Amino acid sequence: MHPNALLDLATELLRQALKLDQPADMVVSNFFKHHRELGQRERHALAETAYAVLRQRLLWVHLAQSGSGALERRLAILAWQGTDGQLRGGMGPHEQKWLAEVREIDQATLPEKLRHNLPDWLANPLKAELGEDFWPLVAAISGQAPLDLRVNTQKAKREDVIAELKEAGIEAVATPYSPWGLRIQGKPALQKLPLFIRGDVEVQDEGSQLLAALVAPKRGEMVVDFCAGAGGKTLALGALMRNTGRLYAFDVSGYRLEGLKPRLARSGLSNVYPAQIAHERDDRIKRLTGKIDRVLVDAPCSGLGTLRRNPDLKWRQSPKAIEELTVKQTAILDSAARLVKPGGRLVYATCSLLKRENEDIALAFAAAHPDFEPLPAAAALASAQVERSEELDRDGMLRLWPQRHATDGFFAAAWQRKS
Ligand SMILES: C[S@@+](CC[C@H](N)C(=O)[O-])C[C@H]1O[C@@H](n2cnc3c(N)ncnc32)[C@H](O)[C@@H]1O
Repeated sequence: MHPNALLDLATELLRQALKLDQPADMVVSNFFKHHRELGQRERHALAETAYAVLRQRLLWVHLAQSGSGALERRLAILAWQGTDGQLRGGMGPHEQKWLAEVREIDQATLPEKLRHNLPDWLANPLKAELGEDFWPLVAAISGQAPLDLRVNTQKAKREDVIAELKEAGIEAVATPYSPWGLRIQGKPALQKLPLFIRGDVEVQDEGSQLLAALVAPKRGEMVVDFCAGAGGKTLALGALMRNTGRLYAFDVSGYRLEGLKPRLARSGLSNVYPAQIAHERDDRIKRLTGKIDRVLVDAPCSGLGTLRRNPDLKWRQSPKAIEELTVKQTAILDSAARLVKPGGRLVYATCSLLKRENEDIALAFAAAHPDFEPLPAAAALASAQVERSEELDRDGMLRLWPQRHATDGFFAAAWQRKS
């Protein structure tokens, strides 16, 4: 495709993505459905350009003010992620001159907001929470996430998967904390590899694997994944249970549970029982009251821990939406807790960076439920073969940060119900 046509398409994609009325990954995938003519490299250039604009939107919009023509075209030029040749070939002489001038600006001298590219309602609590670690977080979420895999221990061993990936020309290393994790730099296509089709691996961030480790279900137990979605954690839990016992995968979204089916088929697990529920107090749950060994509440949350993958969330979320989520999180945790049997384990988790959705919810739950005893995360993770688990624990709770642990941002608190 001619570079100018490619730049036009980038402009159009940005026009759609910057409406912020849909998740960016959905906008990008719909856009590509309408542009089947695009090759792999062109898709990569367009998608990464859109993500680069979303990551540093405040900076790019500020720098774009000096140019002329459609704003989205100027943004595409500034944040271009394809080759230099494509960019040079696509720009007119005025644009080339303008870009050279903008590149002379020392970004370190720009106001703070243009350097962190976060809305105030998000920057302020993160600064208060992190202090000096705020800027390393900004750096971490300005980049792309690596690709993490979880080895399905029902089917394969981590060393064998590393060797098979190597044969396919893909370098994978063991993740530092999760005993089943692999990390790959870049984004190689895995879907067609025999080891993926066989179900030996699943794509899953190391942080998400560690949540399953904190639940630590055993053979033959009754386990509930209360907010199972498309089952990322369900599959990890089912494998830890060695495909025995019963693992209920609940969710209010039938659409998301549908996404679990093909993954379940690949995984070889037969101990998983998916069920759509109407809400957290659905009658179908009540019959399990006091009967469950381990309950995971992977609560609906702002998702702000996944900003490396979903940079649009910082523009699409709002303080009001987060307040609404905290009400939901409290209600779901309350209902799910009723299922735990005496001596059983309850885990509350999110992929949010905000204390408001994390510690605040967990501490309020603990205060209202003296029959649930906090279970220190470091010790629980160490018993689940997690290395260096003390690095993951803050005040007895699991706290994962992109800048510290190279995972998405995750939180989890665990309790044991008194006998
Ligand atoms: C963080 S996502 C779950 C991700 C999933 N556990 C995974 O590992 O892939 C939260 C899920 O909670 C579900 N949800 C929202 N309200 C719920 C409720 N009242 N009861 C159960 N699930 C709910 C959402 O549909 C969503 O799939």
